[in-house]
Formats: sequence, C-alpha cells, structure tokens
Amino acid sequence: MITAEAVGWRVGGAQILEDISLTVGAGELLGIIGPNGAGKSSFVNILSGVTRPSSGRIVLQGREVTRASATRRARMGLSRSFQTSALFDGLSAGENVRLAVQAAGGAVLSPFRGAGSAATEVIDSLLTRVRMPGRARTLARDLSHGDRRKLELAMALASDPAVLLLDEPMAGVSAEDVDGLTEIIGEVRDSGVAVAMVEHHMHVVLGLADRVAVLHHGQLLAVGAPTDVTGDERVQQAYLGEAL
Ligand SMILES: Nc1ncnc2c1ncn2[C@@H]1O[C@H](COP(=O)(O)OP(=O)(O)OP(=O)(O)O)[C@@H](O)[C@H]1O
Repeated sequence: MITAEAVGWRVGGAQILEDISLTVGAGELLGIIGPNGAGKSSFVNILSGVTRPSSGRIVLQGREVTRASATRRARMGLSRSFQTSALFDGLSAGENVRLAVQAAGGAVLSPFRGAGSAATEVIDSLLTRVRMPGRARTLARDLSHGDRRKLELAMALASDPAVLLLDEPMAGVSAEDVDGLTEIIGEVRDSGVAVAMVEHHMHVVLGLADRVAVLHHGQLLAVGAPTDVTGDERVQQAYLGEAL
C-alpha cells in the first residue's frame, strides 16, 4: 500500500534520515519505534508528503508520489493524525467530524448542517467506529484527553483511507484509554487499512503491530516481528537504560 525506498533526508547539513526502506501492506500494522530524536516523525512527514526526502522514493498504491503534495496523497487514500491536537475546541465532536468528512470530499467547509453537508449518519458511524456513540453534541473542549484522541482518529478515518499514518496516537492518555485506542486501531487494521504507527507505549506497539521498525540516529536498525526485534542485540543497545 505504501513503500519507502532508500529514503534519505538532509537538512542544514545534518543527515536526519538515511537509507530507510520500509513497506506497509493492506491490513498490516507497522509499529515505528526508536529513542527520542531517532527520526520517527520526520519519516512520517515524508510518507505523508509534509516533507520531501532528499533521496529515495515513496510509492503509494503502486504510484510514485515522492514529489506529490500532502493534499494529493490524501486524495489517493492516505490519511494521518498529528502529534499535536488538530481539533476545533469550540465545535462539537460531530461538527469536527463533519469538517473532516467535508475536507475529505473536497467540499466547502462548514461545521453546520446544510445543503451538500456530510450526512448525520456518516458522522454517527465514524463516532461509533471510535466507540464514541452519542457524543456528537459534546464540545471538543469538554472531552477527556482519551476521547479527544479517539475523535482525531474518527477524523482521520473520515476519508475512508487505504493508508493511515498515526504519530503517537496515545500520547498522554490514561491506561484505560490506551486499551480502548489499541482496540480501535486494531479494528482499523483488521478492516484492511495499512497502518503505520509511531508510538512510545512499547507494550502497545509490541502487542498490536504485525511488524516493528526500529529507527536509531536516522537509520533503520531493525525491522521484523515484535519478538524478533526486541530480542535483537542492537535494538537493546539503542534502548540501553530504558525498558523495552
Ligand atoms: N525541520 C528540521 N530542521 C532541522 N532538524 C530537524 C527538523 N526536523 C527534525 N529535525 C531533527 O531531526 C531529528 C529527528 O527528529 P524527529 O522529530 O523526526 O525524531 P523523533 O524520533 O520523532 O523524536 P521524538 O520521539 O522525540 O518525537 C532530531 O534531531 C530533530 O532535531
């Protein structure tokens, strides 16, 4: 579904990423881990089109998109969530989802119902998919941190993506919400979406991912099944002092 071929990124004389080749297939979840500053977010930015790589290629659904904009990639079936919240706090959960559905369809944006606006059923089904049925009228600012994360996921799913990139979808949420989000993301993968997920909650990544890629100092240190990766000596060295 999405492939990075020998991707490198240099900025201001620093080699941030070097020779990264990774692929994520339909219905597969690739966990991307690595110590702080390893290059995980930079890599996701390159996959999504926020950043152009200095070398290498990105192929999305069989078509090269290395120089395609983020908007074009979104139209080709790629969706992503960001490390920081992208919600409109003064709008309700349903209105936030409505905007995402409209944006996905290339419609004029309006959080309010009107001609050509996203159907309430579509919004409700997205909120149900992230286990927030009946929360459409709650203001985003009144949602718990975990529910905000779920709402962001609903918005990322509004375009019915083939590829979903998640950058720390569980950052700062409670243990209970981590479990809920884990289940939801697992269901998204099981529905056939190719998911690449950067996440610091190691037990989540190791429990959920089909394969895990470890970045370290901008290089791909290891990639494979979770148990193979955690048993890799170089990976253990990279995480020295941290629990794996
Ligand atoms: N636009 C930029 N210009 C210069 N350096 C950058 C830029 N973006 C990222 N970097 C540097 O690239 C390195 C990798 O950053 P990146 O945010 O991708 O790491 P990360 O693995 O996502 O880290 P974290 O786990 O802390 O989020 C860091 O040293 C960072 O300072």
